[in-house]
Amino acid sequence: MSEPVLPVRTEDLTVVLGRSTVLRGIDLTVRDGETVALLGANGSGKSTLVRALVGVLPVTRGRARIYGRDVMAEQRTVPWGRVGYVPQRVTASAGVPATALEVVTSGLLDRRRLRPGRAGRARALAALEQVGLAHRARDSVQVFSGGQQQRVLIARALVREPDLLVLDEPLAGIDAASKEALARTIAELHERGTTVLVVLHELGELGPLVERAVVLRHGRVVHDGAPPRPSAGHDAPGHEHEHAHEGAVGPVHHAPDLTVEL
Ligand SMILES: Nc1ncnc2c1ncn2[C@@H]1O[C@H](COP(=O)(O)OP(=O)(O)OP(=O)(O)O)[C@@H](O)[C@H]1O
Repeated sequence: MSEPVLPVRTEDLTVVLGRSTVLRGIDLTVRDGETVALLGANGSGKSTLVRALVGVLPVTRGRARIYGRDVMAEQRTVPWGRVGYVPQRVTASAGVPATALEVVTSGLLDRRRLRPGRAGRARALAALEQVGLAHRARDSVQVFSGGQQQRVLIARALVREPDLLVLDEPLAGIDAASKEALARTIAELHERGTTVLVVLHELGELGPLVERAVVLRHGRVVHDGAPPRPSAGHDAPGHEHEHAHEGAVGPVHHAPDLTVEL
């Protein structure tokens, strides 16, 4: 029987940058329709992992495959027709005067066609609707907040209707309204069956949507399974203040608390 073609599969993925080994033998599988968070402290290798996956960084050893295609540096083999990627810390405007609709429509440009046409505009508007910004389509992105710019870039990644969406720290430094809008977008994508791999510092607003968390430390996977319990949950109403060291017996009802280990 042939192996299923998975959205993401890495085997022994090792990335050396300069003199440091940043990723050390990562085995990661993301299945169709999953929403997976990649967690870990600063410098643990999260961005390096997704950048290697989308062919921005070279793989030193091992393999990285997206939908069965071996990914190589310079993005040559990434199946971009099926993948949407939003990198970390970029703004939609970059000093260029463009409307939200123009930025999103640019996601449809490819080498063969210079103008996306009327159907492209409709798709761009639909993508802006998905991130809750259709009403701002004709506004210049230069006047948008950081969170709104992030949502425009996510719409730009969504306009091709990707099967796999890879987001690197989409919540970092954005306003509360944009965080909530982003959580709604991801919930809708999940319902449609889109696979989502999202790099996060902490689960935050996306906590309820994440089915699986992969935690990196010093370039290795140290947890792959149920999302770590947010430490704030400790104070939440209904939290059972029972701990093994207090003599409580019976099964542990929550995922292991990994927050201190990130
Ligand atoms: N081009 C490079 N050359 C050398 N080292 C690098 C390079 N890029 C990243 N690193 C190092 O690799 C390690 C992992 O970086 P990476 O950005 O993947 O971490 P991260 O988990 O995404 O952290 P953050 O949450 O801060 O973005 C860091 O120690 C970083 O300094």
